[in-house]
Order: sequence, then structure tokens, then C-alpha cells
Amino acid sequence: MSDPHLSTVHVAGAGLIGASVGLALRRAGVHVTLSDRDPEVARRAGELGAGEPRTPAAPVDVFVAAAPPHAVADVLDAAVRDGLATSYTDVAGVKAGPLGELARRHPGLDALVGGHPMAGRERSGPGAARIDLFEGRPWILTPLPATAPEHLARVEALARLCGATPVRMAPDEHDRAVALVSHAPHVVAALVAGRLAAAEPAAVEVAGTGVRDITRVAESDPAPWVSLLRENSRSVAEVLRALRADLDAALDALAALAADPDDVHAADDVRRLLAAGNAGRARLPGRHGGRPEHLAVVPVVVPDRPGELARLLAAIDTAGVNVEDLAIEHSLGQPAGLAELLVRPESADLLAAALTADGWSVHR
Ligand SMILES: NC(=O)C1=CN([C@@H]2O[C@H](COP(=O)(O)OP(=O)(O)OC[C@H]3O[C@@H](n4cnc5c(N)ncnc54)[C@H](O)[C@@H]3O)[C@@H](O)[C@H]2O)C=CC1
Ligand SMILES: O=C(O)C(=O)Cc1ccc(O)cc1
Repeated sequence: MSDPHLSTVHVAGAGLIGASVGLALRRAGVHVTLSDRDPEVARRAGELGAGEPRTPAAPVDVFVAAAPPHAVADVLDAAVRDGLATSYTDVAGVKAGPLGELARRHPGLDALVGGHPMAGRERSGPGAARIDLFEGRPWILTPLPATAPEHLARVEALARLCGATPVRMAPDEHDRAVALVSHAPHVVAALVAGRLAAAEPAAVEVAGTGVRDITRVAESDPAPWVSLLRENSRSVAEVLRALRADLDAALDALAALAADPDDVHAADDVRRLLAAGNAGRARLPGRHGGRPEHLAVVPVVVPDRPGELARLLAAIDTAGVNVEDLAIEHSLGQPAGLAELLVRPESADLLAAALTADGWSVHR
């Protein structure tokens, strides 16, 4: 199929996702107009460069509904009735409900393709928008049985212009997938973080990076998540029920160990639960949304003096090794931090040797 025509887009809902879409499309040369239920939000998004805050003068190539999930069906319904575009899509985190509702209101509508970019932040509003938010991320497209190929191709082109990789799924397949990889984990993160809210200060103060890592998304504003969980309640409940069975198994094993610390069966049950975690985590795609990346870690001690990190980066550059990621562990009052350099396994020995030769303390 030849490249679909895509030079004008209207984004309705100029918050985090809508404004990020606008920024990315404008960079790609697309003419973007914006609207929001709150005109001040559209004005602010426009000021930040996400598009022109006005109704388009003529039908656009694609209309993007970037409003909260519960509002998407009404926003798309009004746009379709007003004939605002050639193709229609949305970005909501749940698909079967809103798209099913729209298909009921417009039977046979062939111009609609559901969409969901798998990228976000813990903050909302246009001020949190990022031009590169979708770079290298999957953008799930959920065509309906009536969707015509030209509209699917046009919305795929929009996802690509935003830097994302389009992935096709059926709407209910999407809802089950995001329940597993996003919605249920969000609830669990919130529950774990919730345990900290009323805990003894002395306990919270010794928290390390582990609890920080698994509770990152618990920083999010609850309101949009209530909306998502309401719309995807069945699929999320299914994942949480399975998790409850795992928790019960962990509790049984711990009770057995409390009664008899030498109970080898109970210890093996605990080991199996933790090993299942290793297996699940190993299946997660890498940062670029591709196949799992098994990166090696090269930990290096960085003295707590000005310029040391820059000196380390220069040494890595000299070694000619590509660092895929970098994390720094540092405790206040400690004379040194630990930089964890993530590299492809075949480069780890080379980097460790080069840094050691340059006088760095490499912990391997
Ligand atoms: N926040 C995230 O991490 C992600 C969110 N999404 C989806 O993107 C959509 C928007 O979410 P965010 O940008 O995060 O929220 P946001 O709160 O930053 O922006 C939503 C905007 O929609 C506007 N709005 C509400 N009702 C409207 C209506 N009827 N017509 C026009 N505008 C309306 C609000 O005034 C607000 O400015 C949601 O459907 C969400 O599920 C998708 C991927 C990631
Ligand atoms: O933080 C993460 O892991 C995300 O992937 C963010 C995210 C949040 C909400 C969505 O609907 C989609 C993606």
C-alpha cells in the first residue's frame, strides 16, 4: 500500500498524552490542532508547541481522542457525527468498552482504529508532555472487524511518526494484556507502598532501592487509574485472583517454615515462587521494545569528589564500549558511590579490564 496521506491531525484532550502526540507530530511536519474540555489546557499545550489551540477549518486526516477512557466514546462519537476527519483513533488505556460502545452507536464505521501508546509518566497535564515520550515504545492498535485497511495504515503511520512501533491486537486481547503488564502491577505497587504510609518512621528510613523500584508507579495521581480500573475491572480482577493464590501459597510455606525452619518442602515452595519471578522478569522486553536483553553489570566504585563521574564516562569512552544503561547507588555520608554500568555480556570483560587498568575499582 502506498504511504497513507497524513498531514493534518486534530488532538482532543491536550494533557500529557495529547500534548506529547502533538509535539512529536509537529516535529515530523504534521499540522496539529488541539482542543480540550478546558480551553486553558489547550492554550497551555499550544504555548508549549504541541499545536494550534483551535477547531480545524476543514476535516483533518486523523482525529485523536486523548481524553480519559470514560470520555473517549462520547468524544469520538461527536467527532464522527461532525465529520471532523478521514480516520479516527484514541489513546485510552482500555479498549473493548469504549470502542464497543462507539461501534454500537455507529454500526459499520470503517474509519475507526483504537490505539494505546505504551508509554506514560506519573504526572499528567501538558506541562508533563515530552516530545520523545513514545520513542521506541510499542503503540498498540486495535482495529475493529469493520475497520478498513487504509485507516489502519494511516493510524499506524501516525504511531510511527511519533517514534513508536505499532503492534496489532484485538480489543479484548489488549485489555487482558494490559491488565497483566500494567493495571494489576499498578494496584500491587500501590498496595505495597500503602503499607509504608502508616509504618514506623525508623522502618521507612532504612528503605533501599528495591522497594523504591517496585513502588515507582504508586506516585501516580489516583484519578486516571480509578477510571482505567473501572473500565478493565474484570481482566484486572482475574490477574489479582491468580496473584492471591500465589500469596496464599507463599503464606502457607512461610507458616510451615515458622513451625519448622528445617521443612525442606516449604523452603522449596518459597524457592519455586521466587524462581518463577526470575523466569517472568527475564521475559520482559528490553528498553527498545525488542527481545529480552540480557545485559551484564559492571559495578565501579566512584569516589564522592567533583568530576569523578565525568572522569569515569571519559574512561568508558576511551575503552570504546557502548554502555546501554547506567545506575548510581549512593548513600549520604558515604565517601564513594557505586556506578552500575550495563553493557552487552560480550563487552563486560573488556570494559572491566580497561577500567581496572585505568585505576578504577571494579567490583566483579
Ligand atoms: N498517563 C499515562 O501514562 C497514559 C495515558 N494514556 C491514556 O491517555 C488518555 C489521556 O491521559 P493523560 O494525557 O495521561 O491525562 P491528562 O489528565 O494529562 O489529560 C487528559 C485531558 O483530557 C481532557 N478532557 C477530559 N474530558 C474531555 C472531553 N470530553 N473532551 C476533551 N478533552 C477532555 C482533560 O481536561 C485533560 O486535559 C487516557 O485515555 C489514558 O488512558 C495512554 C498511555 C499512557
Ligand atoms: O510506567 C510504565 O511502566 C508504563 O508503561 C506507563 C504507562 C502507563 C499507562 C498506560 O496506559 C500505558 C503506559
